[in-house]
Amino acid sequence: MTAVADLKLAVDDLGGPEIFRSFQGEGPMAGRVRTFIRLSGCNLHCRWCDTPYTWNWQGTDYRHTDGVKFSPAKEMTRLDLPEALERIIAFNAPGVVITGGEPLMQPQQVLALARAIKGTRADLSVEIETNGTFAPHPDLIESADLFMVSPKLKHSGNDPEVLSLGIENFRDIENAQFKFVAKRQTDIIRVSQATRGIDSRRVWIMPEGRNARALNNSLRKITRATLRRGFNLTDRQHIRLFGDSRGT
Ligand SMILES: Nc1nc2[nH]cc(C(=O)O)c2c(=O)[nH]1
Ligand code: SF4
Ligand SMILES: [Mg+2]
Repeated sequence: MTAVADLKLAVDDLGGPEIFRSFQGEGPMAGRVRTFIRLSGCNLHCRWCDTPYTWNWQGTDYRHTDGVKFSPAKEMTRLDLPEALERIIAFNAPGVVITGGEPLMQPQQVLALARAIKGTRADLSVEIETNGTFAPHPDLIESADLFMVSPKLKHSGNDPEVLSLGIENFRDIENAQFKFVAKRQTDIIRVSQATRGIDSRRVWIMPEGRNARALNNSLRKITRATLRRGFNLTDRQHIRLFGDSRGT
């Protein structure tokens, strides 16, 4: 058997790998206690991303509202699978959220991790946050309980095709739901066009914002249109509870 490569993780405020226990702040599992593991690296470059320290490296010309560049040597760390698993299990939450960055940039590592979690504690829910641009391996679809897919609209600053790519890669996967970051009414119209044929019960609208004021401002603009179209609405609870900080 070939050994699985180390996981590349983001770094928390104390300089350690960003694995933490919090309430799921977004989507269908909001309010539930989860252990989060944040992987480093992303293939997209959203202007309003709340984790630019996973991808906005020095020497790149990606544009982000913060205007801050990060050093991969400082912001990326490695853990082997047994060590990552041990830390995750020790937090003793009923579920695990694998997030990033874009976790599916490390497909073998994520598959091995999901299998290891289920092999150790079959009762734990394994949930994966992804931008949808990488189709998941069939074995990962088996191992994961939920894919929370967040295809990006134009205001993210990415190529427009990442929206349909994210939807098409996960449309036929039963345990996938979609979460769209929205900041204005027209975003909801765009989502309803792009998700045609998908049950609206699988679609979540989430306000853009990295503080309560920005969230409220987005919510004011999107709530009624979301209700009219029959989509679910989710807040970003952790931002209100803890602010925009690492390890929360
Ligand atoms: N509490 C909490 N909930 C979250 N849901 C998705 C998150 C993410 O960063 O992907 C996240 C996060 O960073 N914190
Ligand atoms: S896809 Fe997610 S992690 Fe990547 S830049 Fe966009 S918001 Fe950030
Ligand atoms: Mg986050």
